[in-house]
Amino acid sequence: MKRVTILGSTGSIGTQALDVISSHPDQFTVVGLSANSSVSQLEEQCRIFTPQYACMMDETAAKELRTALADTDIQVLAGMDGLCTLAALEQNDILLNSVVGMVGLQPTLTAIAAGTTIALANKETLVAGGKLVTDLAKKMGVDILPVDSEHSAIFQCLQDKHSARRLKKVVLTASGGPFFGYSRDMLAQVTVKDALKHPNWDMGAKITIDSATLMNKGLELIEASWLFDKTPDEIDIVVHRESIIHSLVQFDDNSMLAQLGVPDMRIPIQYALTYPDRWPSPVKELSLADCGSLTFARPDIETFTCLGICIEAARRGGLAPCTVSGANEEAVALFLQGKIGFLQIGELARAAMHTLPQKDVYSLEDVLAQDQEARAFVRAAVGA
Ligand SMILES: NC(=O)C1=CN([C@@H]2O[C@H](COP(=O)(O)OP(=O)(O)OC[C@H]3O[C@@H](n4cnc5c(N)ncnc54)[C@H](OP(=O)(O)O)[C@@H]3O)[C@@H](O)[C@H]2O)C=CC1
Ligand SMILES: CC(=O)[C@@H](O)[C@H](O)COP(=O)(O)O
Ligand SMILES: [Mn+2]
Repeated sequence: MKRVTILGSTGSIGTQALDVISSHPDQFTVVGLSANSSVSQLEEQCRIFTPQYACMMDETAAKELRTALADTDIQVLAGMDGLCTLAALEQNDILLNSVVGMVGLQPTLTAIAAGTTIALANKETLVAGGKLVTDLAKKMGVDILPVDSEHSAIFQCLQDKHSARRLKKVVLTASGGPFFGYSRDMLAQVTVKDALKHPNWDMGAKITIDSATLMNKGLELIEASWLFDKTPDEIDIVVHRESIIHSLVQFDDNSMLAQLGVPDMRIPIQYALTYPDRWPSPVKELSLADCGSLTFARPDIETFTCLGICIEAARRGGLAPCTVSGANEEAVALFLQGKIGFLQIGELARAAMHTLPQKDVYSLEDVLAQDQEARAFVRAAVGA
């Protein structure tokens, strides 16, 4: 029986993880669940999965959940302290971190410090604080199991340890998002509703906007650089509209391996939860004959500037990726509120990286402070 805590259980990844767990009721038990403010959804999950602990990030929501679950033994915690308590529980065999945004960093570090294996969906954690996370994981001998589909694909391609020593490059596939082929003039006109229509994946709002700007692929390049110890020049991006090949690796002899499957996050989620084993899956089989053809193209980095911004941030290192990620989080929130246009997201992220002072070597406090600076920079730039 594997004991799992899920941070962000009410989101896209969290609910799919609970679906995976429901498919294997005899093999998993849920220790803790968390959400930001979705009280009734978390209450429902608690009644089905009966964890020992629940946590609401929002304090008022935590009070409401405590009242709602008063007839149960479930202990309801609140805020960042509550998230970190869940992350540090000694009952956890594995922590799935599927909260969205920089808020995931402290729970990730807390779980690693407690020696707990992490299934990591929260990519902002590695973008903002990659060195802190990977250094601590090495020191503690803790596995970080990637959940992001591209990184899970690469991880799956590296299971032959002899070949893994000869990894030359990783190749991230990108769907190209809903605006593939658009010009800058066309991008200037797109609406929030247009940007929320991902061609292949059903995901939370923030990552869906990131996919539309190609910021997601840039964040994934930085995430991959930490997970697989590669420089930005050793990471290629190829547009693959069908999202069937989830990513590839290239070895020293130029042989390449790829991982394929239907675009359904329950495959990488389950692989992280069952690693190194592979269990039967509720996900349907991939039929290559039904796919017909698979296509590949170079990303248009001139039009989709966010990808280039992340490559520059990765090359600069230090706090530059944290600055870009924090500025992007704030800009995406403003875009979703209708306060800025689509193209301003990249402009603000670039301006934050070029304007704010950076540090090459950083502590957790530096990362948290830089993230706040980047957000404040964006708000001030647009008068929000
Ligand atoms: N969705 C996907 O297919 C993929 C997602 N990822 C990554 O996984 C992470 C989660 O994405 P996704 O599931 O789409 O996101 P969602 O927005 O669907 O879900 C986010 C979850 O985090 C909770 N949450 C939101 N804000 C906070 C906060 N401030 N503090 C604590 N908890 C919070 C939400 O609670 P509430 O419901 O109360 O708001 C919800 O449970 C992201 O980092 C994303 O980039 C990576 C690959 C694929
Ligand atoms: C499912 C997943 O991992 C997402 O990060 C997905 O990759 C988004 O697709 P694109 O960023 O390639 O559009
Ligand atoms: Mn991805």
